[in-house]
Amino acid sequence: MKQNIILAVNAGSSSVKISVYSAEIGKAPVQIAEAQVSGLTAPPAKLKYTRGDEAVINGREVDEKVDGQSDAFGLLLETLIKDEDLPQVKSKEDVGIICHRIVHGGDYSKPQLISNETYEHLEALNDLAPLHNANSLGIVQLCIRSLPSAHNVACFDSQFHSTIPEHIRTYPINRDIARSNHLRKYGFHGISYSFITRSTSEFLKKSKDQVNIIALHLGSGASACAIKGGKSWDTSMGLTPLAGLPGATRSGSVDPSLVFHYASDVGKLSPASTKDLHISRAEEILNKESGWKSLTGTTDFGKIVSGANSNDPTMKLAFDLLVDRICGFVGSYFVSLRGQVDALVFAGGIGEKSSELRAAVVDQLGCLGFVIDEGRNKKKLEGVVEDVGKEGVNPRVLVCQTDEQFEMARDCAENKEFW
Ligand SMILES: Nc1ncnc2c1ncn2[C@@H]1O[C@H](COP(=O)(O)OP(=O)(O)O)[C@@H](O)[C@H]1O
Ligand SMILES: CC(=O)OP(=O)(O)O
Ligand SMILES: [Mg+2]
Repeated sequence: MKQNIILAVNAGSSSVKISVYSAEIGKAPVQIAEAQVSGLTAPPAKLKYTRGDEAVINGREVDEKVDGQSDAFGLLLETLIKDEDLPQVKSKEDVGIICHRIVHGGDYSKPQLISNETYEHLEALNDLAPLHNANSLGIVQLCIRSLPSAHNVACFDSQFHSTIPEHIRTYPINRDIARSNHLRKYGFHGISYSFITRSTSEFLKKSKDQVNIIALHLGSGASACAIKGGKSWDTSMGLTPLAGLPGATRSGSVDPSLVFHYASDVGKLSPASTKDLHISRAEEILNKESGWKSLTGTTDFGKIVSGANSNDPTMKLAFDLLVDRICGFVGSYFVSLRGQVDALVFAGGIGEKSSELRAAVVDQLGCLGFVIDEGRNKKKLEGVVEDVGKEGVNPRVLVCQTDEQFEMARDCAENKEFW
C-alpha cells in the first residue's frame, strides 16, 4: 500500500499551525508531530512543537524575526527538518502532500489540487478574506519553491457551507449584481465545523445525518454555525469573515451605515461625511483595527477574561459584549432549527480554553434548556469531545478540541487524485 507523509498547514489570523501525518490512501492519517506559532497579533509570538506525545518546545518566545504567516511557516518547517528525532521528515523531499487551509474558496465545494489555474482563481478571492487568503497563498508559493516534489492541495473553510439554503445565503440586494459579483453568504471555519460535526456525532452515538447542533468556533476570528442533519444550515460569517461575531481585530457585524459616520463629520450622512475616510480604509479599520484590540488594547482574550474576573470595567465590557453577541446567534439558530438541537458545542482557542466564557454563555441560554455542570466545565479537557452539561439535561453542552489540520489531512488521504 502506498504510504505518504502529509503536511497540513493552517494559517489563521493570529497563528500558523502545522501537523505531520503518516498516511495511506483511504485510511485515517496518523499524526507524528505538530508545531505552531501563535500570538502573531500579540507579540512576542510563541513557538510550540510536539513530537508524538513529547512536548519538545513548549511556548518558547520567538526571538527570530517573524513577520507574518509566511515567516512563521518557514520557522515551523525548519523546526521539523532540524529535529533529528523525526526520521520521517529528514529532508523536504520526504513530504508527499501539503494541504493548505484556504479560508475563502469561492464556489469550490471540495478540495482542489493547486495548479496554476486554481492558484489564479484563488488569488482573485484575496480581497474577500483580507486577513487570510493572501497569507495562505504566500505559504503555498513558498512550498512550491522550496518543496517542489510535493503535491499542494487547497482545502477551503467555505466548502462545508455550500449546503446553506438559498433563502439563507442570499442578501436582499439587486439579484443581477449579486450574481455577477458573486455577492452572497459563503461562511468560514468550515474545516473546523466539519471536524466538530463528525466528532460530536460519534460522541453522541448518532449517525451524522441525524445530528443537529449549534457550534461555536471562537478563536481570533469567531463564528457560530447551525448544523442540521450534519450539514451547514446557517453561519454567522458572510461574504467575508468580517460579518457576525467580533474577533481579535474584527468588529463583527455593525450597521453598514456606520462606515459613513466613522469619520470626523460624525452624524452627517452625506458624501462630506466620508471625505476623510476612503471606503477601502474603512474595510481595513473594521478588519484590522477593531474588535478586542480597539476595545481593550489586547487581542488576547485570556487577558480579557482575567481582567473581567477582577472587575476591570473595560475588560468586562468586552467579555459581556461577546457573551451578548454569541447568545444572539444561538437564540436565532435554536429557532431556525425549530428547537431540535442535540447540543451546543464550544471550540476554538477561546471556546476550548475559557470555562468562564462557556459558563456565562450557557447561563444566559438557560431559558432554552441548556445547563452547564460547574465541576465538569472547570476540568482539564482530555478527550476530543467533553461533556460539560448537567447530567440528565437536554440539549447537551459540549466542548470539542477541534483539529483543522487533521480534517484536511483526512480529506486528502481519502482522495486518490491527490496522491
Ligand atoms: N486561556 C484562555 N482564555 C481565553 N481565551 C484564550 C485563552 N488562551 C488563548 N485564548 C484566545 O484564543 C485565541 C487563539 O485561538 P485560535 O483558535 O488558536 O486562533 P486562530 O484564530 O489564530 O486560529 C487567542 O487569540 C486568545 O484570544
Ligand atoms: C475564518 C477565520 O476567521 O479564521 P481564524 O479564526 O483562524 O482567523
Ligand atoms: Mg483558527
